[in-house]
Amino acid sequence: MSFDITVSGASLEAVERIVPQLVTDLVASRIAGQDSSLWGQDAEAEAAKRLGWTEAVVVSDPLVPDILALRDRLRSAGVDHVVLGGMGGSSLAPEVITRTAGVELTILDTTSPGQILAALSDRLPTTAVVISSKSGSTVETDSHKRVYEKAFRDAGIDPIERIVVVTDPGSPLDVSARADGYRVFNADPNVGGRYSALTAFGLVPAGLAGVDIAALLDEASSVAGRIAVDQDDNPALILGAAIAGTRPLKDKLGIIADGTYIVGFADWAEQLIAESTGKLGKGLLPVVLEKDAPELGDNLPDLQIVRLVESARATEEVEEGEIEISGTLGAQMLVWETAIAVAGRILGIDPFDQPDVESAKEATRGLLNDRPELPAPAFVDGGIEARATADALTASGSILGAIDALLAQLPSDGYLSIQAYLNRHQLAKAVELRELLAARADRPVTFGWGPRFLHSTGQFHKGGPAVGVFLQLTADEPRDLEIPDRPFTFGELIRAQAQGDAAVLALHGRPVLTLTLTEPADGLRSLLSLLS
Ligand SMILES: O=P(O)(O)OC[C@H]1O[C@H](O)[C@H](O)[C@@H](O)[C@@H]1O
Repeated sequence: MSFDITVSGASLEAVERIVPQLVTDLVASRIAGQDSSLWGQDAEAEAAKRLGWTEAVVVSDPLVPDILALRDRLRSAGVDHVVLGGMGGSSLAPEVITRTAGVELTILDTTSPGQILAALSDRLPTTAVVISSKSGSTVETDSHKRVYEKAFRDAGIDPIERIVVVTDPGSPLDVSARADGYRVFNADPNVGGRYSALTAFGLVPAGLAGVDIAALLDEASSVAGRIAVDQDDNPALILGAAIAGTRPLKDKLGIIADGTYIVGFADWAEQLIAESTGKLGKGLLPVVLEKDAPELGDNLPDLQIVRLVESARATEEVEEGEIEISGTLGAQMLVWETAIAVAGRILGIDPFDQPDVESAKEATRGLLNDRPELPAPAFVDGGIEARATADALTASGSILGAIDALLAQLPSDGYLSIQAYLNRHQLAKAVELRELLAARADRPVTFGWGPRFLHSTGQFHKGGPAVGVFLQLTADEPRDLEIPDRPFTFGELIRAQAQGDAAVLALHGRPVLTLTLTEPADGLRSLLSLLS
C-alpha cells in the first residue's frame, strides 16, 4: 500500500469523462518532465520556475545525511527540544510529518505574544531553533528569529550554535544568515512554498526533531513512477479529475480523517488546495471535518467528501458519492501535489501563484506605519467588543444577534470562515466554535488560526468565489512582547494583521464581523456557551 483511491457518484463520472483526455494530452508525463506550458500562456513564466517538486525526492536525498549529522551534533551538545519558526509552506509540512511520527516539534507559526512567550520560556538552555523561510522576508519568521537570538544571548548562549536556517539561495535571509555565520540549508528555488514538503523545508525541521526522513522520501519515491505515466489508472490524474471535474462543480472539499494513521493531513493539504486553486473567482475550498460534522447531515450539493481511510478500507465499497483515499504520508504528499497541478489545468487557473496574499500583507504594513486609532466598537456585550464592516451586522447590539446577522448574509453556495487570531495553546477550545457554528449555519464552516491561515487559505478567501462570510476573533492579550529592533510589538503586529485582512475582505465586498475578547479565557467561555 503506497496509495489507493476509489471514487463514486459525481466524482466517478468526472473521472470517466476527464481522465481519458488527460491521458491523451500526456498531462502526467508532461508534469513529470516539467513542461511549463500545461496551464496556458499566462501561467507559463511562473510555472517555469515552480515545477522542481517533481524531482524533490531525488534532489533531497543527499540532504538526509547532513541533517542527521547535525541532529547528532545538537543532541550531543544537550539539545532535546526543537522549535520551528516559519509560516505556511515552511511550517505545515513539518507539522504533519512530526505529528504523524509522534515526534515533538514546537511550531511557531503565530504572532500571538502569549504563545511566543510560552515557547521562549520552555527549555531554552536545551533548545535548537529552525528558522525557515523560502523568500527570507516573511515578517513573522523574521520576528521569531529576532526574539530567539535575543533570548539565547540573554541566557549566555551563542545563537550561532542553536539557530539553523532554511531558505532559498540568495534570499535576504540567506545572505544575512551566512554573513552572521549560521548553519544554512538551501532548498531548490524552483519549488513554491506549498510544494516544498519533500525539500529541505519539510526535511530539516522534521529530521532534527527525530523523524525518519529517509523513510518519508522512500514512501514518496514508491509512487513516483505511477504518477508519471499517461494511463487511466494514474492516481494523481484520478484525484485531480475527481476533485476538480464534477458537474456542477462541488467546490467545497470536506476532508475527513477516518482511519488514516496520518495526523493532521488536512492542515497541510488546506494550503496546497486553497492557495493553488483559489483565484480569479474560482477554486476549491478545503473544509476540515470530523467524522460526525454537522455538514454531513445537510446533504449539501456543493460539498464533495474526501475520506482518508486506512489501507484495507480503500479497496472495499466506497460510501456513495465520496472519494476514499489511503496511503503513506510521503506518497500522499506527492500524489496530492500532482493532483492539484492537474486540478489547476482542469479549472483553468495557474496553480503556482498566489496573487491575493500580498494585499493583506500590504494592508498590515500600512496599518503598522500609519497607526490609525482602532475604531470604537459598535457595542460591547459581556466583555466582548463587536466591530463589523457593515452597520447592519451589529445593529442588534448583542453577540448572538451579530453572529446571526453575519450568517444571514450567507449565499446558498456560501461558507463561513472563522479566523482566530488567538493564543492557540491557551485558547485551544476555540476550535469547538466550528461545530457549533456549522450546526447553526447549515453551510460549510472552516476554522483557521490567525495569522497562520493568511499564508494558507487566505488566498482563497480573497481570490476564490466571493461567497464567504468571515468571523474574526481577536483578543486583548495580557502581556505583549517586543520584537528586537522593530518599531512594533507582536501584539501590535497581530492586531494589524487582523485589521488589515478585514479591510481587504471588505474591499472584496465580503462581510466581516470582528469579536474582540477583552478577557480572552472568559470571553471564549461565554462565546461557547452562548452558541451551545
Ligand atoms: O517561506 P516563506 O517565504 O516565508 O513564505 C511563507 C508563506 O508566505 C506566503 O504567505 C505565501 O503565500 C505562502 O505560500 C508561503 O508558504
